[in-house]
Amino acid sequence: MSGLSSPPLLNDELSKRTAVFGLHMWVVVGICVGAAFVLLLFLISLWLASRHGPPTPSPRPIPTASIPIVSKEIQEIRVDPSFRSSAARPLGEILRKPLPESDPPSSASIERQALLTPALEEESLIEQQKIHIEIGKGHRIMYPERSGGGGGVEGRSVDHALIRAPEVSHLGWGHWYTLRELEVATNMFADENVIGEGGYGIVYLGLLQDNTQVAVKNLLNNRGQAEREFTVEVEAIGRVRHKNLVRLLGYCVEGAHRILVYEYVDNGNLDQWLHGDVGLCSPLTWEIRMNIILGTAKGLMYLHEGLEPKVIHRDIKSSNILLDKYWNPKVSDFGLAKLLGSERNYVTTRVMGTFGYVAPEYASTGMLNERSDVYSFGVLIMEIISGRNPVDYNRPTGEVNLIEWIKTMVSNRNSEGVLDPKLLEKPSSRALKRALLVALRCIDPDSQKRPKMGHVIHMLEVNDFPYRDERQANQTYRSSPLEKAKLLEIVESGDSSGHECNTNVNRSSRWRKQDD
Ligand SMILES: Nc1ncnc2c1ncn2[C@@H]1O[C@H](COP(=O)(O)OP(=O)(O)OP(=O)(O)O)[C@@H](O)[C@H]1O
Repeated sequence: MSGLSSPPLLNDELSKRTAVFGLHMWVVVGICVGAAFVLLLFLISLWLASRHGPPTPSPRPIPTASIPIVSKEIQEIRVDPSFRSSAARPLGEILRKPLPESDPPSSASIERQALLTPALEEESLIEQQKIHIEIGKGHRIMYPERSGGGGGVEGRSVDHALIRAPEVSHLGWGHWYTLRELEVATNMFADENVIGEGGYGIVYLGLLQDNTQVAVKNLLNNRGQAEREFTVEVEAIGRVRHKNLVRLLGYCVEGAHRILVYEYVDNGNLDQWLHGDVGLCSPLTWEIRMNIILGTAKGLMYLHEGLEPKVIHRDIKSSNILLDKYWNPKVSDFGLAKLLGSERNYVTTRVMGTFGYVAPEYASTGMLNERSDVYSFGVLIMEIISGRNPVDYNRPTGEVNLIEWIKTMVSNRNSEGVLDPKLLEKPSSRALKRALLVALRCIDPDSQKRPKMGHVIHMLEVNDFPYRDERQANQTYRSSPLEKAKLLEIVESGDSSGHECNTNVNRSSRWRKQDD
């Protein structure tokens, strides 16, 4: 036993009294060990708490909105015209949109991939000219219901101390956001923050540190996209400023992440308001609709005629027209096709567009210029006037194709019959015919005969003065034979005055290259 007991010297030391309240040494040592143990326990509990995240930040408000939800099916149609691969063509001649092939696949992309699987099995098919036509989108628009203090998103683990202030990018434009900043802004890209999903990626509502709301688009097609190239392209697009174009505020390039940050436009998109459940009566009056058409035209004119090199949107459609709370239109997604088309490693000859909006020459040859945008814009006008989708298989045979139906209605002298039944107040016959005329001119099968956007604006703005002096109005607007024929078609269909398409307004004085 004595072998196990403490040596006498140590015993002596421990039983000595110390200067601390005359306590024995062993008592003091005991207290120290106990205190160290308690401290250790405290540190462990702190560490555990930090692993579960700092106190939950207050929930981020997501605006509740009665924006109608539109849900459509995705359908992919491939055609195979004997056309040479666009890979050999210069960038910009064809603006390509690669397949969403990289991670993470969205529901839309999974669906699309499934439809494409047989094609992907054959490598040679990649050399074929394909047309990817989508019938609408399986939009996932989630506006959470208001709950208690405003509803919103559950807080996630965020650490504001770690966030750097946004860097001004090296080319002097916009912000170069860090991934961390955007994670914080979107609550770690939470499902609750998703405001939409398109062919390019998922869009999240974000709240920046300075309380600015932004739309954060997490791009799907990141594969092979060189950082420098991406940056240069984004910066080029980011310089574009116009009140009718959604502003790109900045971007994030980190690892495989390619993220775009846009101004947030708070009133949904035109597709939702035209085709969503708005009840029997649409809030979009005729005046609002005309303002949307005019604003969209101005945004497009700026892209086509106010920039060098010009930008072709390539996917004008109602879901790409965002609306603010005053119903001002803002065209979104411009330049994205070019941006993503710059991915040279990815050989694709895929011509993208949305079914019903694609100009015939673009669909058949893949050749793209601004006149294809004009065609899509013409279809958009028809959609806005009628409240109908460009292609709607739920309608009777003669009405499936919006363009054909409108042409038939006009030639049957029933222009009024094309009006959206949800319009409470009908426009004047003159105003309706003017809008229809512009639309019909824009969808001319001969792309060369389509008006430029500047001319479209001119024709639309004449509408502002429908009751101008009769003498002035009688001075016939000079038109091509085709235009005259169309004009006749429309004018003959009811209004006896026949002045709808006359104007002597000095075009050049009414043209504005850009608004902002
Ligand atoms: N800047 C923004 N502000 C508010 N909402 C936006 C913004 N950008 C996009 N959205 C919403 O997110 C949805 C998806 O946008 P996105 O541009 O990715 O897809 P899309 O235009 O519907 O389809 P695609 O890009 O394939 O043509 C849009 O319909 C729109 O409602």
